[in-house]
Amino acid sequence: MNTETVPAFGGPEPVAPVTRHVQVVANPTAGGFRFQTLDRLVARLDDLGVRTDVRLTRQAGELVEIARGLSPTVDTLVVGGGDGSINEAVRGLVDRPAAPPALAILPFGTANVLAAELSLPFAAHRIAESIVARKIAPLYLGRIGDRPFLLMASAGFDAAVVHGVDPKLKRRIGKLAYVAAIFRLAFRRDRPDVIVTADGETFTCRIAVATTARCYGGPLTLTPHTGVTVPGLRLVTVDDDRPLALLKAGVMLGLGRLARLSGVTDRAVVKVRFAGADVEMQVDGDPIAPTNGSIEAHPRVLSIITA
Ligand SMILES: Nc1ncnc2c1ncn2[C@@H]1O[C@H](COP(=O)(O)OP(=O)(O)OP(=O)(O)O)[C@@H](O)[C@H]1O
Repeated sequence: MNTETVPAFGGPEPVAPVTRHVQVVANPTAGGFRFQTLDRLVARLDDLGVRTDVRLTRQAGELVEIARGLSPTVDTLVVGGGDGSINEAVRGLVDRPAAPPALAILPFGTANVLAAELSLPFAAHRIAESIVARKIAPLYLGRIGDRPFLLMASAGFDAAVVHGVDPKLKRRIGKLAYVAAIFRLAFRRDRPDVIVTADGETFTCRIAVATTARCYGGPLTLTPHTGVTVPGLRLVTVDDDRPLALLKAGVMLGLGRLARLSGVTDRAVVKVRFAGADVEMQVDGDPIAPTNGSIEAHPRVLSIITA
């Protein structure tokens, strides 16, 4: 890592040392959502003597407000959902003037990159036990403009795929909906270049990903040089998004060696901007409107419960 360009990062804000009051908020529309898993989590937390309140979201965006307005007696927010739901919780938590509660994950969702990255358990009783054991790690975030993100912001082909996924198909066949979108879009050559400005240097590429995370699309390794519990933002760029190049990139992602491909760069960055006429962008797996807002590490560091 180029330490010269890495700024100093603060540590996580202090959280309660003991789990006493848990608020669970679950997204019933997340891929793989099961009431039974939720019930098992609550039952095990009850056995362990923890006060647990449960809410289901009713619409997109609600978790931002719930996380922002949590009672100060809540020491742990458990998000039942995928990366999109966790992203919403994070956006609310960083907005709280007081120190936020610890975050824990009941992994549902289609890809759940955060769960893969942290090797989180999926069994409800183990999650409950980890919430009580309270092994805390820092959760470093990024932001694009004033929008916080959990994992990454990207532009170019992979963002076009996120925009192109059919939500109904995603609910029916999960990750395969992304594969369908990749095949549909890989042969189109009408996408614009991404113009990247990274710490003052400007260049073009076809895919640009500014990431706080190591994983991508589930357990694939985008970069071995960072992770959500490690400070520092990385920029991964890909120069070629023709079908054969994408195939090679997919294989190298699987092997954790993407940066060994020619035309791929992976560097530490402090401040990045993406631009380009009609360039598509995504944040944590959800499409966003194009913005040339600066992408950088978020000044607030949350606390996440790990196994
Ligand atoms: N009750 C709800 N109805 C409709 N949409 C919701 C509701 N609650 C949350 N959402 C939205 O659903 C989006 C996707 O949810 P989530 O990330 O949990 O599941 P997923 O898309 O299956 O998983 P992943 O993000 O890991 O692919 C979230 O970004 C959130 O805005």
